[in-house]
Amino acid sequence: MKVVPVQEAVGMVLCHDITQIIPGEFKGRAFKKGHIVQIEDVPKLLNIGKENLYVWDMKEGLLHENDAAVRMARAAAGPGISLTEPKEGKVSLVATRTGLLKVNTGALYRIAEMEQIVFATLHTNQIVAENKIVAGTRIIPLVIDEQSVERVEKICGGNYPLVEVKPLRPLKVGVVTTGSEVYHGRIKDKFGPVVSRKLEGWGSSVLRQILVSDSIDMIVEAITTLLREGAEMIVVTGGMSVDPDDVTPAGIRAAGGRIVSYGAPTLPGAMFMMAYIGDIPVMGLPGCVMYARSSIFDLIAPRVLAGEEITPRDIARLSHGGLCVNCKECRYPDCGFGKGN
Ligand SMILES: Nc1nc2c(c(=O)[nH]1)N[C@H]1C(S)=C(S)[C@@H](COP(=O)(O)OP(=O)(O)OC[C@H]3O[C@@H](n4cnc5c(N)ncnc54)[C@H](O)[C@@H]3O)O[C@H]1N2
Ligand code: MOO
Repeated sequence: MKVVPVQEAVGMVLCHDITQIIPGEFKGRAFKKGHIVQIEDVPKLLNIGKENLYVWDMKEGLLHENDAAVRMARAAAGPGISLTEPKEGKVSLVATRTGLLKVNTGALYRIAEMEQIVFATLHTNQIVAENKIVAGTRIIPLVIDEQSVERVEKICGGNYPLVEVKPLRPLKVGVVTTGSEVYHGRIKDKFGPVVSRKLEGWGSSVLRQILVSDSIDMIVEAITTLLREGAEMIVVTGGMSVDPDDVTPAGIRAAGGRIVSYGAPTLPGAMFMMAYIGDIPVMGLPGCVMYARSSIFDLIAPRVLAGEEITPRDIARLSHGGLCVNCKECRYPDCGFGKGN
């Protein structure tokens, strides 16, 4: 790469895209990398403020910004990701399906510690819609030592995939709704509609909802019935905290639940329970899930639907970022809630 005055660049090959910005009218690529400068381009280039240009004079072992970005993006992209064309040195990673975004943050941080390399992503473990841009990568200078890109490729290879979008399985979910006030018809159930609306939004459905009173035996019987009927996931609503009538955790245990965690370091969602009966995930949902627009249910259920087994470490990792600030207008998932990984 060498610098030549615009007037002398006619017939030479541009080695980067040239951006033009006309406020309120246009921002974009006026000339493409690889373009051969024409005599009629000269006044336009001068109007954009380019008196000198970088033109190709490539040495062995150096990579142009576009080629470097393509190689890094290819190395990082896993299932559910497509790549854009390089533009002004950047390649974007795009979700090819709606699903759960997974970013290998340990490997990402190693790449981020390298000089001259940029790899930026959305937070891991959130649902992203098809066609959403989930990450972007570029180098800082116009050309880079090929070895740096090889190092990125090596980190990505050893931690593949750096970025992926996992599909959500459509599960048949059994719902047990506890509470004598609901069971006896004193108040109308408000938990069922919230849970089924969220599940349907994620592509799953409610197999059946069974209302029970605050009774361990009734909870056990309802869970057993739903399992027999083919429930692939169970949620038990209410009765999760400290009142004498809060028997849901005991009910889940008595139904054979292997407890991963009772309690989650999120607010709202503190009284959440994660358990498994065999390999069927069972969640105890505290009252907040019914009224908070986003809660622990939105953090954990998508991961379960993506086929992940939830561990105590996964729950503990929610603590940093686990405090919902209760915005007037909830923007979740475009906020920090549950994203401290
Ligand atoms: N002293 C303490 N108070 C509270 C604690 C605590 O640890 N110590 N925990 C708080 C947390 S966190 C939550 S969340 C809430 C309630 O948790 P629960 O899951 O036990 O909820 P319930 O007691 O069953 O119900 C609370 C409230 O919501 C109504 N409800 C319950 N289910 C339904 C339904 N299906 N449809 C309509 N309404 C329902 C219920 O009637 C109660 O009014 O506790 C905090 N307090
Ligand atoms: O389990 Mo509760 O209110 O934290 O949300």
